[in-house]
Formats: sequence, structure tokens, C-alpha cells
Amino acid sequence: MTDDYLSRIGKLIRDARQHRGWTQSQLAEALGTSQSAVNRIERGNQNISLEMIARIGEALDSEIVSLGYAGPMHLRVVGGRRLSGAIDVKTSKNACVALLCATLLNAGRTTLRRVARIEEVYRILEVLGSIGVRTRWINDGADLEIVPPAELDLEAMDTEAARRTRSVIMFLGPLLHRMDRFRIPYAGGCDLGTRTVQPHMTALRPFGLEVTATDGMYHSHVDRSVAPTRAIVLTERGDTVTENALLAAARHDGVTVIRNASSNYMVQDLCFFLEELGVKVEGVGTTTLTVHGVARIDRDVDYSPSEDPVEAMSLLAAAVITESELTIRRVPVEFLEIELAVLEEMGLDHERGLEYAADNGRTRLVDLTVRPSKLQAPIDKIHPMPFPGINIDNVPFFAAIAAAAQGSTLIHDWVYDNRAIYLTELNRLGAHVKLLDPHRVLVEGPTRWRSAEMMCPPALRPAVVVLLAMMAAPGTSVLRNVYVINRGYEDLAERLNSIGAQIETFRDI
Ligand SMILES: CC(=O)N[C@H]1[C@@H](OP(=O)(O)OP(=O)(O)OC[C@H]2O[C@@H](n3ccc(=O)[nH]c3=O)[C@H](O)[C@@H]2O)O[C@H](CO)[C@@H](O)[C@@H]1O
Ligand SMILES: C=C(OP(=O)(O)O)C(=O)O
Repeated sequence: MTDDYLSRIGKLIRDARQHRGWTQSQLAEALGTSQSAVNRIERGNQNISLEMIARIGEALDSEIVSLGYAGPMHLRVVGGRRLSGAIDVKTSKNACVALLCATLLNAGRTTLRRVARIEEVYRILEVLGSIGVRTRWINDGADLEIVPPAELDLEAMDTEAARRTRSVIMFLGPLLHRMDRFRIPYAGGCDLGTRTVQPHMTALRPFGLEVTATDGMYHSHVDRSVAPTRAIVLTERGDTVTENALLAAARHDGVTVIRNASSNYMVQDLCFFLEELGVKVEGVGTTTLTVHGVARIDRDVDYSPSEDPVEAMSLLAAAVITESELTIRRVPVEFLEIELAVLEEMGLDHERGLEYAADNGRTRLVDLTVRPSKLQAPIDKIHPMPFPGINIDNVPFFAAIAAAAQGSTLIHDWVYDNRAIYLTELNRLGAHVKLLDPHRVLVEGPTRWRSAEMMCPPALRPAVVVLLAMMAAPGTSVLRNVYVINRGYEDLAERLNSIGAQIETFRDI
């Protein structure tokens, strides 16, 4: 952008702000940035992305600067470049959304540190804001402060935002303690085929929750005479279902035992947070959780969610397929151990630094350096398992890595009906991915990547895998409509550019 253009945009923003009667500080607060940043923007002294212009337009409800908001976001990737240097892993989408839902348990103020600034978090914030929860970004937009009201106004819920995320299902556990009757919209999320919510209903029924699903809403009714009399046995070892059971148990005045619980990273983060709220949880990291609930929670708490193992895997895959040497800092290694063991078998040259604690004081992190390696296809198939196993969300990254390895790799995603199918999109970039059935693909490597222009698959991880392949493919590729990537990754293009990628963001205006 030329300086002249910047100062014209800055003036438009200042006019729109003044028209609204806001100070620079008020606009800064709405944007989660500092007053000095707003001042620089208005004076034309700051490079400003279309994304930021769109957010300002939205905050100020202004026609002129909302121009940039008109169309979906796309990426233009100049591929075939090596990455280098070091990059930090951000906090996880899945822990952040669970913790945001968990704040509904607390009458006090919750501060969450370094929350990922991703669309999935924004949707939950919109939903929380619409029902009366006060949320604001503090400390230059790094941290989030959440203060629930005495009474929630569920009728005012932003159902459009709620339907764009599946995480809203985790409102059930906290809400059943706050009201006898309520409704929330059907849970959305990635288009991965059928994802049942039945296990959630089974887990919450012992707390008196009965749900009927009609007209796109879950109509919920709580029978206060019902309380768990024996261990709650989950029918699936799912992550959000475990979290929902934990959230319900947290304010149940008594001891709840949850069996067949997921011990995955986001569940552990939620358990650590519940402990901050005064709820004792035994068995963290195992499949049996014993929760000592507290009927009323009213504490000002401060918690730092841990780093995202799936983002760590994404960055690792980026290094592998671009044949780069890259250091990935703040890798939650416990949740990537099996992936690393398989990659080691495949011939990955990597080095781990000494372990250190994440800001939550519990999760173990390492810095991981990955070097260009001659990879061989693994002898056995790649398939996910509930933790500890290859993380379900990491499986798509193995497809890209397998495409870079010598030989054929069988990938069996038994979990999702649609996700393996999206991996065949890699063929448009030169890969040889054969769909054997809706759950299994055979990948033949190595691949001579070539550039392409394509739509983003409607699922987060396959979409990122396509982006990584574009980074490996010489020439210019275009990936259209990347909302789904922004759902789970903060400023991915910009951060990849900081380690040598060349990715430009653009929109149809
Ligand atoms: C916000 C959040 O945390 N999302 C994660 C969470 O979603 P979430 O907890 O919502 O996952 P689902 O409940 O949809 O489970 C995923 C799929 O696995 C199946 N299933 C799961 C467990 C099991 O023991 N048996 C079984 O068959 C389910 O039927 C479903 O088809 O977990 C998924 C699986 O790890 C991850 O992909 C998501 O990123
Ligand atoms: C499937 C995923 O997430 P969600 O549960 O939010 O759809 C994912 O993170 O890959």
C-alpha cells in the first residue's frame, strides 16, 4: 500500500470513529489493540491489512471501511521456497474454546492468557457476548478477560455465530446448573460427515438433562431431582463429550466419576483450569476422572492454555514437505510423541531440546528442529487412536508427508466420513493419492509438486495440508475461501512468511 493510500484510509477510519462518538481507546478496545496502534493507523503511519480494515468496518458499523469485508479471503502462494529459522506454536483452538465455555461456570472474572486469535474463538466470543457475557481483549490484544452477568439472556443468542461452530455444544454442561429450561442451536463445525451428539446426551442425562432436538435447536430441560448415582461411562472416548461431562460435574455438589474419558490435550487443559476454579480433578491424563464438584464457583482466576499439538504437527509437516531446516518452538511433546516415533521410523532427521513447562506449569514443551531428510513410507498403516495414539487431527498431515516419502503409505481415517476424501485434493498439486474407500487412501511418493488454483476443502486440516503442498509446489498457486483455515490458525500466512514462505492474502471486493 502506498503512504497516500494509507493516510486516506486512516482519515476514513478517524471520520467513522468520530461519527460513532468513540475515542481512539474505545476503538482499540473493540479491536483488541492499543490506543497507540489506532493512532498510528489513523495517521496513515501503520501498514494495515484488509483483515484489519474489515474488522474496523465491523466495529464501527461503517459503510466506507466495510468495503474490505465484502468477500471471502483467499491466499496466493509462491511455492518452491525453503523455510528457515524458528517459529512459535500458538495456544490450541480446542483448549481455548473449551475454556471459554467453562467460564460460564464461574461468577467471577476469568483471564485467559495468549488466547489464539482465530475465527473459532471469535464465534464463541460472539455467542457469549450476545447472551450478556462481557469479554474484552487486554494487554495489547494478547489476553482475554471474561465476566459473566448475574443472569444470562439466552433468548438473545447470536444463533448464526453459534451454528458456525460445534463447540457451542459445550454450553450444555455449564448451563444445566444455571437454568431449568434453555435452548441452544445445533452444533456446526467442519464438514466432516455425520458427527453425532448422542454421547453428550448420554453423559449429561445423569445430571438430569433431557434434550429434544427440533427446528434446529436443542431444547433442554433439567430435572433437579436427578443426580449421578454411579460412575458415568462415556459411550465414546470423545474430547468434547468428556469436557461436557467435566463441566457438568464441576458444579455438581458431590463426587462424579467419569470413565472412558478422553485424556487428550484439551481435556487436560480444562482439568487444570477447573482446579484453578477450586474443583479437584483426580486422574488427569488417564481414562478415569474423579471430579469433586463445587456448587457455587465465584473466583477471579487467571489461566494460560497450552500450546497446540496440531499446529506443531502442521509446522513440522511444512518443514518436511518444503525440505527445510526449521525450529518449531513450544511443542507440547507429550501430545506428539507417537507422531514423532513414526516419523523417526520413516527417517526424519530431527532434534529435541530440553523440556520446559508451558505457562500453565503442567504441559511439557520442547523446541524441535527438523532437517531435510530422505523419508521412506512407513511399513504399517497410519491410523488415529484416542490419546495416546496418533491424534485424529494429525492424520491429514501424514498424507502430505507420505506424498514426500519414497514408497506407498496406507492412511486409514476411521473417524470421519469425509476427511480422507478431501486428501485426494492433493492430486491437483501433483500427488498420487488413491481413494480406496471413504476412510482409506493410498499415497504414492515421492511427489513432484506443481502449482494449481483451487477452492479450499471445507475442512480445516485438509485445507492446511493443501496450503502446505502449495508452499512446496514451484510457481504460483491460489487457494480460495480460506475461512476454514482461519477457524483454527492465527495469522498463518503472515507467520509462515516470517520463516520464508511467500503467501499473500487477498479478497474479492
Ligand atoms: C473442539 C474440539 O475439541 N474438537 C475436537 C474434538 O471434537 P469432538 O469431541 O466434537 O469430536 P466428535 O465427538 O465429533 O468425535 C469425532 C469422531 O470420532 C468418533 N469417535 C470418537 C471417539 C471414540 O471413542 N469413538 C468414536 O467413534 C465420533 O463418533 C466422531 O465421528 O475431537 C475430535 C476428535 O479428536 C477432533 O477432531 C476435534 O478437533
Ligand atoms: C475437526 C476439527 O475441529 P472441530 O471439532 O472444531 O470441527 C479440527 O480441529 O480439525
